[in-house]
Amino acid sequence: MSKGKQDENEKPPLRWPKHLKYMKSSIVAKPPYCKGTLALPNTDFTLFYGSEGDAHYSIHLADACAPGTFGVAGEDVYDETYRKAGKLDAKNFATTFDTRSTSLVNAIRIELLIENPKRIQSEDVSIEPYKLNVYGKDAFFKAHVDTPRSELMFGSLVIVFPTPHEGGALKLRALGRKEGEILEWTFDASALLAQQEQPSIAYVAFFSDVEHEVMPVTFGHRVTLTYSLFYVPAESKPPAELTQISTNEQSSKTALRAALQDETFLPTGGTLMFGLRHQYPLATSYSSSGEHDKAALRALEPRLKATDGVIDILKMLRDAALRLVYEANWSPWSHCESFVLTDRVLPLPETHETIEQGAAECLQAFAGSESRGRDPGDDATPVYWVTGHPLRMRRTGVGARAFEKTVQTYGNEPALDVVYWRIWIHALRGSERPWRLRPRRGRLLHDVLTT
Ligand SMILES: O=C(O)CCC(=O)C(=O)O
Ligand SMILES: [Fe+2]
Repeated sequence: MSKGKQDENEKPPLRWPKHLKYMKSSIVAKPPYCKGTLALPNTDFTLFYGSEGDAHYSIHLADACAPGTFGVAGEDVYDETYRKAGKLDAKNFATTFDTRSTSLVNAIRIELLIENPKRIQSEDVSIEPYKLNVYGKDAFFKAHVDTPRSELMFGSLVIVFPTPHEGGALKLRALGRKEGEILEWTFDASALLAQQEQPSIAYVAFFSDVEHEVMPVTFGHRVTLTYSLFYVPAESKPPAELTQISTNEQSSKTALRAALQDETFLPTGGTLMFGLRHQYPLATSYSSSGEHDKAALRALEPRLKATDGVIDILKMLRDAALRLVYEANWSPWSHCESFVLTDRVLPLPETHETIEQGAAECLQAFAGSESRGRDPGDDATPVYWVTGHPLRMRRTGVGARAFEKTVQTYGNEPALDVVYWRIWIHALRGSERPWRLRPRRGRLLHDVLTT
Protein backbone atom coordinates (compact mmCIF):
# COMPACT_ATOMS: atom_id res chain seq x y z
CA MET A 1 0.00 0.00 0.00
CA SER A 2 1.35 3.42 -0.84
CA LYS A 3 2.11 6.07 1.69
CA GLY A 4 0.88 9.57 1.07
CA LYS A 5 3.41 12.28 0.44
CA GLN A 6 4.35 14.16 3.56
CA ASP A 7 4.75 17.90 3.82
CA GLU A 8 8.46 18.69 3.69
CA ASN A 9 8.46 20.20 7.17
CA GLU A 10 6.29 17.55 8.78
CA LYS A 11 7.36 14.15 10.00
CA PRO A 12 4.81 11.37 10.21
CA PRO A 13 4.20 10.14 13.73
CA LEU A 14 6.31 7.06 14.20
CA ARG A 15 4.76 5.69 17.32
CA TRP A 16 1.30 4.35 17.80
CA PRO A 17 -0.02 6.66 20.53
CA LYS A 18 -0.46 4.79 23.79
CA HIS A 19 -3.91 6.29 24.21
CA LEU A 20 -5.07 4.47 21.14
CA LYS A 21 -3.90 1.20 22.68
CA TYR A 22 -5.97 1.90 25.79
CA MET A 23 -8.95 2.86 23.69
CA LYS A 24 -8.68 -0.30 21.68
CA SER A 25 -8.43 -2.53 24.72
CA SER A 26 -11.34 -0.75 26.42
CA ILE A 27 -13.73 -2.12 23.84
CA VAL A 28 -14.41 -5.63 25.09
CA ALA A 29 -16.73 -7.85 23.14
CA LYS A 30 -19.31 -10.19 24.56
CA PRO A 31 -20.11 -13.33 22.58
CA PRO A 32 -22.48 -12.42 19.73
CA TYR A 33 -25.25 -14.76 20.88
CA CYS A 34 -27.42 -15.79 23.80
CA LYS A 35 -28.82 -19.24 24.51
CA GLY A 36 -30.88 -21.21 26.97
CA THR A 37 -33.83 -23.50 27.47
CA LEU A 38 -37.46 -22.68 27.93
CA ALA A 39 -39.87 -25.02 29.76
CA LEU A 40 -43.20 -25.28 27.97
CA PRO A 41 -46.59 -26.91 28.49
CA ASN A 42 -46.97 -30.04 26.39
CA THR A 43 -49.52 -28.48 24.02
CA ASP A 44 -46.91 -26.10 22.73
CA PHE A 45 -45.12 -28.85 20.90
CA THR A 46 -47.88 -29.49 18.42
CA LEU A 47 -46.72 -28.77 14.94
CA PHE A 48 -48.89 -28.80 11.82
CA TYR A 49 -47.57 -28.87 8.35
CA GLY A 50 -48.78 -29.27 4.78
CA SER A 51 -50.64 -27.14 2.27
CA GLU A 52 -54.03 -25.49 2.92
CA GLY A 53 -56.77 -27.74 4.29
CA ASP A 54 -54.30 -30.58 4.56
CA ALA A 55 -52.71 -30.14 7.97
CA HIS A 56 -50.88 -33.07 9.52
CA TYR A 57 -49.37 -33.75 12.87
CA SER A 58 -45.66 -33.69 13.13
CA ILE A 59 -45.13 -37.44 13.27
CA HIS A 60 -43.77 -37.90 9.77
CA LEU A 61 -42.12 -34.57 9.62
CA ALA A 62 -39.03 -35.80 7.81
CA ASP A 63 -41.15 -37.02 4.89
CA ALA A 64 -43.02 -33.73 4.59
CA CYS A 65 -39.96 -31.54 4.25
CA ALA A 66 -38.57 -30.58 0.86
CA PRO A 67 -34.81 -30.85 0.51
CA GLY A 68 -33.35 -27.64 1.93
CA THR A 69 -32.11 -25.21 -0.68
CA PHE A 70 -29.80 -22.28 -0.06
CA GLY A 71 -28.86 -19.11 -1.91
CA VAL A 72 -25.97 -18.96 -4.34
CA ALA A 73 -25.60 -15.56 -5.99
CA GLY A 74 -29.33 -14.95 -6.23
CA GLU A 75 -30.55 -18.42 -7.18
CA ASP A 76 -32.11 -21.09 -5.01
CA VAL A 77 -30.18 -24.33 -5.40
CA TYR A 78 -30.17 -27.68 -3.68
CA ASP A 79 -26.73 -29.07 -3.03
CA GLU A 80 -26.30 -31.94 -0.58
CA THR A 81 -22.65 -31.07 -0.05
CA TYR A 82 -23.77 -27.73 1.39
CA ARG A 83 -26.95 -28.46 3.24
CA LYS A 84 -28.40 -31.89 3.80
CA ALA A 85 -31.65 -31.37 5.64
CA GLY A 86 -35.34 -31.02 5.02
CA LYS A 87 -36.99 -27.62 5.25
CA LEU A 88 -40.45 -26.11 5.13
CA ASP A 89 -41.11 -22.43 4.49
CA ALA A 90 -43.14 -20.52 7.09
CA LYS A 91 -46.31 -20.63 4.98
CA ASN A 92 -46.36 -24.45 5.06
CA PHE A 93 -46.32 -25.08 8.78
CA ALA A 94 -47.95 -23.81 11.95
CA THR A 95 -47.17 -24.41 15.56
CA THR A 96 -49.02 -23.70 18.76
CA PHE A 97 -45.66 -22.54 20.06
CA ASP A 98 -45.91 -18.76 19.93
CA THR A 99 -42.78 -16.75 20.67
CA ARG A 100 -44.92 -13.80 21.77
CA SER A 101 -46.33 -15.72 24.71
CA THR A 102 -42.84 -16.52 25.99
CA SER A 103 -40.14 -14.39 27.55
CA LEU A 104 -37.87 -14.87 24.54
CA VAL A 105 -38.12 -11.26 23.40
CA ASN A 106 -36.91 -10.12 26.77
CA ALA A 107 -34.09 -12.63 26.78
CA ILE A 108 -32.97 -11.36 23.36
CA ARG A 109 -33.27 -7.75 24.41
CA ILE A 110 -31.43 -8.17 27.67
CA GLU A 111 -28.83 -10.78 26.77
CA LEU A 112 -28.12 -10.17 23.09
CA LEU A 113 -28.74 -6.45 22.78
CA ILE A 114 -27.22 -5.85 26.21
CA GLU A 115 -24.97 -2.98 25.13
CA ASN A 116 -27.85 -0.75 24.20
CA PRO A 117 -30.93 -2.04 26.03
CA LYS A 118 -31.90 1.48 27.02
CA ARG A 119 -32.62 2.16 23.38
CA ILE A 120 -34.45 -1.07 22.70
CA GLN A 121 -37.82 -1.94 24.20
CA SER A 122 -39.46 -5.35 23.87
CA GLU A 123 -42.01 -3.90 21.45
CA ASP A 124 -39.20 -2.72 19.23
CA VAL A 125 -38.16 -6.27 18.40
CA SER A 126 -40.20 -8.44 16.09
CA ILE A 127 -39.67 -12.19 15.78
CA GLU A 128 -40.81 -13.51 12.42
CA PRO A 129 -41.05 -17.23 11.62
CA TYR A 130 -38.77 -18.18 8.79
CA LYS A 131 -38.28 -21.91 8.36
CA LEU A 132 -38.71 -25.35 9.78
CA ASN A 133 -35.68 -27.61 9.37
CA VAL A 134 -35.55 -31.36 9.90
CA TYR A 135 -32.19 -33.05 10.11
CA GLY A 136 -32.16 -36.84 9.97
CA LYS A 137 -29.06 -38.98 10.55
CA ASP A 138 -25.99 -37.52 8.78
CA ALA A 139 -27.84 -34.30 7.94
CA PHE A 140 -25.99 -31.00 8.36
CA PHE A 141 -25.94 -27.38 7.22
CA LYS A 142 -22.57 -26.01 6.24
CA ALA A 143 -21.13 -22.67 7.38
CA HIS A 144 -23.10 -19.66 6.19
CA VAL A 145 -24.42 -16.32 7.31
CA ASP A 146 -28.14 -15.63 7.17
CA THR A 147 -29.23 -13.57 4.21
CA PRO A 148 -30.43 -10.17 5.40
CA ARG A 149 -34.04 -9.64 4.44
CA SER A 150 -34.05 -5.92 5.15
CA GLU A 151 -31.89 -3.21 6.64
CA LEU A 152 -33.83 -3.71 9.89
CA MET A 153 -32.93 -7.37 10.32
CA PHE A 154 -30.37 -7.81 13.08
CA GLY A 155 -30.43 -11.44 14.08
CA SER A 156 -31.70 -14.97 13.87
CA LEU A 157 -33.36 -17.16 16.45
CA VAL A 158 -33.20 -20.95 16.32
CA ILE A 159 -35.56 -23.06 18.44
CA VAL A 160 -34.61 -26.72 18.82
CA PHE A 161 -37.49 -29.08 19.62
CA PRO A 162 -36.98 -31.88 22.15
CA THR A 163 -37.09 -34.69 19.58
CA PRO A 164 -34.58 -37.41 20.49
CA HIS A 165 -31.32 -36.78 18.67
CA GLU A 166 -27.58 -36.67 19.08
CA GLY A 167 -25.02 -34.55 17.31
CA GLY A 168 -26.23 -31.59 15.24
CA ALA A 169 -24.50 -29.00 17.41
CA LEU A 170 -24.64 -25.47 16.06
CA LYS A 171 -21.22 -23.82 15.76
CA LEU A 172 -21.04 -20.02 15.74
CA ARG A 173 -17.97 -18.15 14.50
CA ALA A 174 -16.81 -14.55 14.50
CA LEU A 175 -13.58 -12.70 13.92
CA GLY A 176 -11.49 -12.01 16.99
CA ARG A 177 -9.53 -8.82 17.49
CA LYS A 178 -6.11 -10.38 16.94
CA GLU A 179 -4.89 -10.91 13.43
CA GLY A 180 -6.16 -14.19 12.00
CA GLU A 181 -8.09 -15.02 15.17
CA ILE A 182 -11.45 -16.71 14.73
CA LEU A 183 -13.62 -17.22 17.78
CA GLU A 184 -15.91 -20.22 17.92
CA TRP A 185 -18.80 -21.16 20.20
CA THR A 186 -20.83 -24.37 20.31
CA PHE A 187 -24.53 -24.65 21.05
CA ASP A 188 -25.28 -28.31 21.68
CA ALA A 189 -29.06 -28.42 22.03
CA SER A 190 -29.29 -32.20 22.32
CA ALA A 191 -27.02 -32.16 25.38
CA LEU A 192 -28.88 -29.19 26.89
CA LEU A 193 -32.31 -30.74 26.34
CA ALA A 194 -31.23 -34.11 27.74
CA GLN A 195 -30.59 -32.38 31.09
CA GLN A 196 -34.12 -30.92 31.35
CA GLU A 197 -36.70 -32.52 33.61
CA GLN A 198 -39.67 -30.65 32.19
CA PRO A 199 -40.56 -30.62 28.49
CA SER A 200 -38.47 -27.79 27.11
CA ILE A 201 -37.17 -26.29 23.95
CA ALA A 202 -33.63 -24.99 23.53
CA TYR A 203 -33.03 -21.58 21.94
CA VAL A 204 -30.12 -19.66 20.57
CA ALA A 205 -30.30 -16.10 19.20
CA PHE A 206 -27.35 -14.59 17.38
CA PHE A 207 -26.54 -11.59 15.24
CA SER A 208 -27.24 -12.69 11.72
CA ASP A 209 -23.86 -11.70 10.32
CA VAL A 210 -22.32 -14.34 12.58
CA GLU A 211 -21.24 -17.39 10.63
CA HIS A 212 -22.93 -20.61 11.76
CA GLU A 213 -22.90 -24.27 10.85
CA VAL A 214 -24.96 -27.31 11.88
CA MET A 215 -22.72 -30.33 12.49
CA PRO A 216 -23.93 -33.74 11.29
CA VAL A 217 -26.69 -35.40 13.28
CA THR A 218 -25.49 -38.81 14.45
CA PHE A 219 -28.76 -40.21 15.77
CA GLY A 220 -32.49 -39.40 15.63
CA HIS A 221 -34.09 -36.26 14.22
CA ARG A 222 -33.15 -32.70 14.99
CA VAL A 223 -36.12 -30.39 14.38
CA THR A 224 -35.61 -26.64 14.43
CA LEU A 225 -37.68 -23.55 13.82
CA THR A 226 -35.76 -20.51 12.63
CA TYR A 227 -36.92 -16.93 13.02
CA SER A 228 -35.62 -13.62 11.73
CA LEU A 229 -35.23 -10.83 14.25
CA PHE A 230 -36.11 -7.33 13.15
CA TYR A 231 -36.10 -3.92 14.74
CA VAL A 232 -39.41 -2.16 14.62
CA PRO A 233 -38.57 1.54 14.47
CA ALA A 234 -39.72 3.01 17.78
CA GLU A 235 -42.11 5.95 17.78
CA SER A 236 -41.46 7.08 21.29
CA LYS A 237 -38.26 7.70 23.22
CA PRO A 238 -37.34 5.30 26.02
CA PRO A 239 -38.10 6.50 29.54
CA ALA A 240 -35.41 8.86 30.76
CA GLU A 241 -35.38 7.46 34.29
CA LEU A 242 -33.99 4.14 33.08
CA THR A 243 -30.21 4.20 32.97
CA GLN A 244 -28.29 1.10 32.12
CA ILE A 245 -24.57 1.03 31.77
CA SER A 246 -23.19 -1.15 29.04
CA THR A 247 -20.05 -3.23 29.43
CA ASN A 248 -17.68 -0.83 27.70
CA GLU A 249 -19.22 2.43 28.65
CA GLN A 250 -17.07 3.27 31.66
CA SER A 251 -13.77 1.93 30.39
CA SER A 252 -14.10 3.49 26.94
CA LYS A 253 -15.12 6.83 28.40
CA THR A 254 -12.17 6.82 30.76
CA ALA A 255 -9.72 5.93 28.00
CA LEU A 256 -11.05 8.55 25.66
CA ARG A 257 -11.22 11.29 28.27
CA ALA A 258 -7.61 10.65 29.21
CA ALA A 259 -6.60 10.85 25.56
CA LEU A 260 -8.46 14.08 24.92
CA GLN A 261 -6.97 15.75 27.98
CA ASP A 262 -3.44 14.84 26.94
CA GLU A 263 -1.94 17.52 24.71
CA THR A 264 0.69 15.13 23.44
CA PHE A 265 -1.99 12.84 22.01
CA LEU A 266 -2.01 13.52 18.25
CA PRO A 267 -1.03 17.16 18.76
CA THR A 268 -1.51 18.03 15.09
CA GLY A 269 -4.81 16.24 14.82
CA GLY A 270 -5.63 12.96 13.20
CA THR A 271 -8.24 10.76 11.70
CA LEU A 272 -9.30 7.77 13.76
CA MET A 273 -11.04 4.76 12.27
CA PHE A 274 -12.83 2.14 14.37
CA GLY A 275 -13.96 -0.92 12.45
CA LEU A 276 -17.31 -2.18 13.69
CA ARG A 277 -17.27 -5.77 14.87
CA HIS A 278 -20.52 -6.64 13.20
CA GLN A 279 -21.57 -6.32 9.63
CA TYR A 280 -24.83 -4.64 8.72
CA PRO A 281 -27.28 -5.08 5.87
CA LEU A 282 -27.47 -2.13 3.51
CA ALA A 283 -29.45 -1.90 0.29
CA THR A 284 -27.28 -1.76 -2.81
CA SER A 285 -29.73 -0.24 -5.27
CA TYR A 286 -30.31 3.39 -4.52
CA SER A 287 -31.74 6.51 -6.02
CA SER A 288 -29.20 8.63 -7.86
CA SER A 289 -30.03 11.66 -5.71
CA GLY A 290 -27.94 10.14 -2.95
CA GLU A 291 -30.22 11.43 -0.21
CA HIS A 292 -31.83 8.18 0.79
CA ASP A 293 -28.56 6.25 0.90
CA LYS A 294 -26.93 8.79 3.18
CA ALA A 295 -29.86 8.34 5.52
CA ALA A 296 -29.18 4.59 5.64
CA LEU A 297 -25.92 4.95 7.56
CA ARG A 298 -27.42 7.57 9.86
CA ALA A 299 -30.44 5.38 10.56
CA LEU A 300 -28.13 2.56 11.54
CA GLU A 301 -26.54 4.47 14.42
CA PRO A 302 -29.14 3.71 17.11
CA ARG A 303 -29.33 0.09 15.94
CA LEU A 304 -25.64 -0.76 16.25
CA LYS A 305 -25.15 -4.18 17.76
CA ALA A 306 -23.48 -4.78 21.12
CA THR A 307 -20.01 -3.20 21.43
CA ASP A 308 -20.51 -1.26 18.21
CA GLY A 309 -22.65 1.08 20.31
CA VAL A 310 -19.31 2.61 21.37
CA ILE A 311 -20.11 5.30 18.78
CA ASP A 312 -22.05 7.10 21.52
CA ILE A 313 -18.83 7.52 23.45
CA LEU A 314 -16.74 8.37 20.40
CA LYS A 315 -19.02 11.35 19.90
CA MET A 316 -16.64 13.02 22.36
CA LEU A 317 -14.32 13.24 19.35
CA ARG A 318 -15.20 15.46 16.42
CA ASP A 319 -17.59 14.45 13.67
CA ALA A 320 -17.90 10.81 14.75
CA ALA A 321 -20.06 9.12 12.13
CA LEU A 322 -20.50 5.84 10.31
CA ARG A 323 -18.65 5.49 7.04
CA LEU A 324 -17.91 2.91 4.39
CA VAL A 325 -14.41 2.32 3.11
CA TYR A 326 -13.78 1.47 -0.52
CA GLU A 327 -10.50 0.01 -1.56
CA ALA A 328 -8.97 1.59 -4.65
CA ASN A 329 -6.96 -0.91 -6.67
CA TRP A 330 -5.53 -0.55 -10.13
CA SER A 331 -6.67 -4.06 -10.95
CA PRO A 332 -7.97 -7.09 -9.06
CA TRP A 333 -4.38 -8.35 -8.85
CA SER A 334 -2.61 -5.19 -7.78
CA HIS A 335 -1.94 -4.02 -4.27
CA CYS A 336 -4.21 -1.56 -2.55
CA GLU A 337 -3.55 1.95 -3.78
CA SER A 338 -5.54 3.80 -1.16
CA PHE A 339 -8.87 3.85 0.61
CA VAL A 340 -11.80 6.11 -0.14
CA LEU A 341 -14.14 7.04 2.65
CA THR A 342 -17.82 7.48 1.81
CA ASP A 343 -21.06 8.23 3.63
CA ARG A 344 -23.12 5.94 1.43
CA VAL A 345 -23.18 2.85 -0.72
CA LEU A 346 -21.81 4.08 -4.04
CA PRO A 347 -23.86 3.42 -7.17
CA LEU A 348 -20.93 1.82 -8.94
CA PRO A 349 -21.64 0.63 -12.46
CA GLU A 350 -20.97 -2.95 -13.50
CA THR A 351 -18.24 -2.40 -16.02
CA HIS A 352 -15.52 -4.46 -17.56
CA GLU A 353 -14.17 -1.57 -19.57
CA THR A 354 -10.87 -0.01 -18.71
CA ILE A 355 -11.32 3.18 -16.72
CA GLU A 356 -8.83 5.84 -17.71
CA GLN A 357 -8.79 7.57 -14.34
CA GLY A 358 -7.05 6.19 -11.32
CA ALA A 359 -9.24 3.95 -9.18
CA ALA A 360 -9.23 6.41 -6.29
CA GLU A 361 -10.27 9.38 -8.45
CA CYS A 362 -12.99 7.27 -10.01
CA LEU A 363 -14.38 6.28 -6.62
CA GLN A 364 -14.19 9.87 -5.43
CA ALA A 365 -16.16 11.00 -8.44
CA PHE A 366 -18.89 8.47 -7.66
CA ALA A 367 -18.92 9.60 -4.07
CA GLY A 368 -19.67 13.12 -5.35
CA SER A 369 -16.47 14.54 -3.95
CA GLU A 370 -17.07 18.26 -3.47
CA SER A 371 -13.66 19.53 -4.38
CA ARG A 372 -11.88 18.39 -7.47
CA GLY A 373 -8.22 17.81 -7.11
CA ARG A 374 -6.47 17.10 -3.90
CA ASP A 375 -7.00 18.67 -0.55
CA PRO A 376 -3.72 19.28 1.23
CA GLY A 377 -5.31 17.62 4.26
CA ASP A 378 -5.59 14.36 2.37
CA ASP A 379 -1.89 13.88 2.13
CA ALA A 380 -0.92 15.03 5.56
CA THR A 381 -3.58 13.75 7.92
CA PRO A 382 -2.54 10.42 9.34
CA VAL A 383 -5.16 7.75 9.58
CA TYR A 384 -5.12 5.55 12.65
CA TRP A 385 -7.02 2.31 12.25
CA VAL A 386 -7.69 1.83 15.95
CA THR A 387 -9.61 -1.36 15.22
CA GLY A 388 -10.37 -3.22 12.02
CA HIS A 389 -7.78 -2.41 9.41
CA PRO A 390 -9.58 -3.12 6.11
CA LEU A 391 -6.82 -5.18 4.56
CA ARG A 392 -6.56 -7.32 7.64
CA MET A 393 -10.29 -7.84 7.74
CA ARG A 394 -10.12 -8.98 4.16
CA ARG A 395 -7.40 -11.51 4.64
CA THR A 396 -8.74 -13.30 7.66
CA GLY A 397 -11.37 -16.00 7.88
CA VAL A 398 -14.95 -15.06 8.41
CA GLY A 399 -14.55 -11.39 7.57
CA ALA A 400 -12.65 -12.16 4.40
CA ARG A 401 -15.71 -13.25 2.53
CA ALA A 402 -17.73 -10.41 3.94
CA PHE A 403 -15.47 -7.54 3.02
CA GLU A 404 -15.36 -8.69 -0.56
CA LYS A 405 -19.13 -8.90 -0.58
CA THR A 406 -19.03 -12.54 -1.60
CA VAL A 407 -21.36 -13.08 1.34
CA GLN A 408 -23.92 -13.06 -1.45
CA THR A 409 -22.65 -16.40 -2.60
CA TYR A 410 -23.02 -18.18 0.69
CA GLY A 411 -26.13 -16.82 2.32
CA ASN A 412 -28.97 -19.13 3.33
CA GLU A 413 -31.36 -17.67 0.76
CA PRO A 414 -31.03 -16.03 -2.65
CA ALA A 415 -31.29 -12.24 -2.31
CA LEU A 416 -28.99 -9.61 -3.69
CA ASP A 417 -30.57 -6.25 -3.03
CA VAL A 418 -29.59 -6.07 0.64
CA VAL A 419 -26.13 -7.31 1.56
CA TYR A 420 -23.84 -7.13 4.57
CA TRP A 421 -21.27 -4.38 4.72
CA ARG A 422 -18.27 -3.72 6.87
CA ILE A 423 -18.64 -0.29 8.41
CA TRP A 424 -16.27 2.04 10.26
CA ILE A 425 -16.71 4.80 12.76
CA HIS A 426 -14.73 7.75 11.47
CA ALA A 427 -13.82 10.40 14.03
CA LEU A 428 -11.39 13.28 14.23
CA ARG A 429 -8.98 14.47 16.85
CA GLY A 430 -9.14 18.22 16.46
CA SER A 431 -6.14 20.32 15.55
CA GLU A 432 -5.41 24.01 15.23
CA ARG A 433 -5.69 23.81 11.46
CA PRO A 434 -9.31 23.91 10.44
CA TRP A 435 -8.73 22.69 6.86
CA ARG A 436 -7.87 19.34 8.21
CA LEU A 437 -11.28 18.94 9.69
CA ARG A 438 -13.27 19.80 6.64
CA PRO A 439 -15.58 16.84 6.21
CA ARG A 440 -15.46 15.74 2.63
CA ARG A 441 -17.38 13.23 0.67
CA GLY A 442 -15.24 10.62 -0.98
CA ARG A 443 -12.33 11.55 1.22
CA LEU A 444 -9.11 9.84 0.33
CA LEU A 445 -7.32 8.10 3.16
CA HIS A 446 -3.57 8.09 2.92
CA ASP A 447 -0.69 7.34 5.16
CA VAL A 448 -2.28 4.25 6.57
CA LEU A 449 -1.00 3.41 10.01
CA THR A 450 -1.57 0.19 11.86
CA THR A 451 -0.45 -1.23 15.17
O1 LIG B 1 -31.18 -25.56 12.18
C1 LIG B 1 -30.35 -24.79 12.66
O2 LIG B 1 -29.85 -24.96 13.78
C2 LIG B 1 -29.89 -23.59 11.88
C3 LIG B 1 -30.62 -23.40 10.59
C4 LIG B 1 -30.05 -22.24 9.84
O3 LIG B 1 -28.95 -21.79 10.07
C5 LIG B 1 -30.85 -21.58 8.76
O4 LIG B 1 -31.96 -22.06 8.47
O5 LIG B 1 -30.37 -20.59 8.21
FE1 LIG C 1 -28.69 -19.92 9.20
